[in-house]
Amino acid sequence: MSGLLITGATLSDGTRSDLLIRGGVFVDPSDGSASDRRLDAHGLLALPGFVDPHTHLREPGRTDAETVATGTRAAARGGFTAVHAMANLSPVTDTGAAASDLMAIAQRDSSAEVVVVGALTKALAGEQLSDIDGLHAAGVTMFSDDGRCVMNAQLMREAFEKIKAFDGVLAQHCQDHNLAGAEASCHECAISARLGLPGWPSVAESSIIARDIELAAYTGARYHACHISTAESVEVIRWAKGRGLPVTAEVMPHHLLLTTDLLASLDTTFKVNPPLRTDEHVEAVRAGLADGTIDMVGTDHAPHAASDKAKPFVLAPPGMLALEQALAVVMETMVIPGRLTWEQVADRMSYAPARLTRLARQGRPIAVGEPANVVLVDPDARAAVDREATASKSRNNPYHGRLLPDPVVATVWAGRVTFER
Ligand SMILES: NC(=O)N[C@@H](CC(=O)O)C(=O)O
Ligand SMILES: [Zn+2]
Ligand SMILES: [Zn+2]
Repeated sequence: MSGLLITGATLSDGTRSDLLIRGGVFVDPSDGSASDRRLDAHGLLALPGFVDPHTHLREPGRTDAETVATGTRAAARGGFTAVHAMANLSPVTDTGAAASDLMAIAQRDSSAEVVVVGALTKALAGEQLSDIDGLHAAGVTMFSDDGRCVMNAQLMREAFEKIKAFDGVLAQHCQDHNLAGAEASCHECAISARLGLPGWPSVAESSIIARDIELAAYTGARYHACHISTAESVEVIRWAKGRGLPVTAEVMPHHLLLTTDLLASLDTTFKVNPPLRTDEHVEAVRAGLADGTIDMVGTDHAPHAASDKAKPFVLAPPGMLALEQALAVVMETMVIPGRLTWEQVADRMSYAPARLTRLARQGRPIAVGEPANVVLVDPDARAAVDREATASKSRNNPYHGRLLPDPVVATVWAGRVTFER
């Protein structure tokens, strides 16, 4: 059987190694033969394939904005070998049948493993629990109404109790809908006041996380705080971890780099939920990611059609592309300033998110016998981001024109090259 021989790669611990892949796993590199395909990785780092805990693929429902095929190709271009597909699709992934349909699409047409996330409530309406048992029977272990917060604490309690029985995890879009109204468009601060945009106050996020932590403590079930973006949220998560609770959190690249002042142009590309915040919040989430209070990086890759983003600011849908520049932003904000080592990048972008849903074939070290998921990284390349150079169907890229690292050279998922520059 011919395989793939990656020569001269440097691993995250700094050691140099050839990697031989056969049948989707790493095998002893000294067994290479002339028929193996060769990939020269001298000067490149080899990291375990990234796992995105939070992706919006838009299929079924809005295949004009993204599909499983295009979204996972964007994932591969970003070094990801698995994505968790959020349930805010049309139809919503709130039944076992809907989950199975999405899994079948991914089986046909995917450049990365697609882990299906089930809705927590029917139609994301926040009123009745979804068919959690049916979803679980279809293989779903993570539940979220992402896009909307589950405001009803009693429903949350029932959901926690149900998912605890099978070691599931409940992922919350943490945002009090009463504190942050339907038209919220900007972090509540001097800039939102000046622009006349309805605000998303930071307390709308941290207060929900605090409530949910109490419910997780009371029920003993696993809780994951999606896209945390404020200093107060980091403090609340730190407090939960100090209590030894089964609580995890993620931060998105845009909350590590971008700030509210970008909204002065009223360019809807920069409208996202939760919103871009101010410098002190950015510093707090960077510090939280560095010290492990925030367990992982997610992307919240949220493609939107140009016609939707062309609406007036308050009416335009929130969300930005994120998969392809995720590592670039983590490097710019965390690795280059010396706040994360490459080993910690492997943890925050691969091991930790794979543990969230107990993935067997992701988030594993690069070693003989392990599944061959690997991303080859050039730590020195830089380039201006071009929103047209994308696998996504959408163009709402907030980094367009910005000079950033350009690290991903190749991605291998289960032994198959899914991206090569
Ligand atoms: N993040 C966003 O601004 N938008 C997401 C929904 C979400 O993650 O809450 C989307 O689906 O477009
Ligand atoms: Zn969300
Ligand atoms: Zn989301």
